[in-house]
Amino acid sequence: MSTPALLVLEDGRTFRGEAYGAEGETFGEAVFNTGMTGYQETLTDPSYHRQVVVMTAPHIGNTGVNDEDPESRRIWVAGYVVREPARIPSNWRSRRSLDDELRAQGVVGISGIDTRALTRHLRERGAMRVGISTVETDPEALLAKVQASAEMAGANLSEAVSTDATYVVQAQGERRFTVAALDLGIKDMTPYRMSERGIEVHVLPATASIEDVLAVEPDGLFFSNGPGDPAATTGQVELLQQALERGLPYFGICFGNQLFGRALGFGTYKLKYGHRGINQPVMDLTTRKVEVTAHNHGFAVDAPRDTPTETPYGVASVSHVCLNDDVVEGLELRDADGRLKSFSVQYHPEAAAGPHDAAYLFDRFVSLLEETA
Ligand SMILES: NC(=O)CC[C@H](N)C(=O)O
Repeated sequence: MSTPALLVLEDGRTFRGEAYGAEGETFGEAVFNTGMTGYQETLTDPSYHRQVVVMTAPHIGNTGVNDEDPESRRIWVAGYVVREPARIPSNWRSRRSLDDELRAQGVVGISGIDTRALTRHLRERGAMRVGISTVETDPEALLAKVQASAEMAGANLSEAVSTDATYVVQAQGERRFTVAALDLGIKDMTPYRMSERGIEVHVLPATASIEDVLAVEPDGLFFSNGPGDPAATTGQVELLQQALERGLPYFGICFGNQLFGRALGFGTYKLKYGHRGINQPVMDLTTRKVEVTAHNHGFAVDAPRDTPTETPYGVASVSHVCLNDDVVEGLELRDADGRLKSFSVQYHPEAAAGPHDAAYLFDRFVSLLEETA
């Protein structure tokens, strides 16, 4: 016997379905992900902390849950919305069903939802707060709780997801460089991609100071992806400015791109419904090449696309844009002679999950470290 579950959006739109995963009640920002594959990587991406993820792919859980694909130590989504869960997971790596895994980790979900209607609603009205409950059966009562729940705008969430203590990911083969990586919600594949290229990665807590960074004697600094509103972050922006003042080469991904933007003096803003999926077209404005990329962001940097900006650290410009909607997808900083000093992207070159078109960005980081060594 399945347990009925209720989903109520902040504007009152209500959907009824069945419990999927844990029973109970949960709240968060409703966002949709269009990836046809990679649900394990999505669920364990710390950037989804406090978000309820709606999967547009209609059939979820087909390949079960394995022990190799998680991107962090736990599932981070605040809730999970699917149309039809796989009844029989089947894959040679599968260890258990997704339903069991969600239940084991206490993640409240809902199935049997018309996810196409829900996604169209979010696309038209924008991302908004949502509640899912198996205990509250009255939509009005759940709506009141949704309206009293926390907003994503203004949320500072880095410390909630960051590592407590520094750890090191060893370089594979000969160590060529050392990088200090600030964990704002880092995915495991990111230091792995660096380690593959001979980088020893020291992953530091979100609260690290410039002294902590310098103690690692790094050749470069990296800021990871992560949850929350970049405009609500001040400490890490100051840390980045102190590093840029010292001429430390910097590479940032996603939240790390937004904080780079802020460190350079640009603003950030909330997108209507964000980019979450694994087939977003992005153009590298330097090479004019288009890459198909993995995205997970609800905020973006507000920077002029065609004119470079003088900053105290060098000349900043937009390096990549999304071809769907012209959103800034990358930034770079050059010295007066046009040499690259630092750069960042709004999307996911670590490609977990997603296509590997953007893997060259890790090579670009290595070249930058070589040139500044
Ligand atoms: N994946 C990320 O780093 C997300 C960054 C930020 N929290 C956003 O939603 O835009």
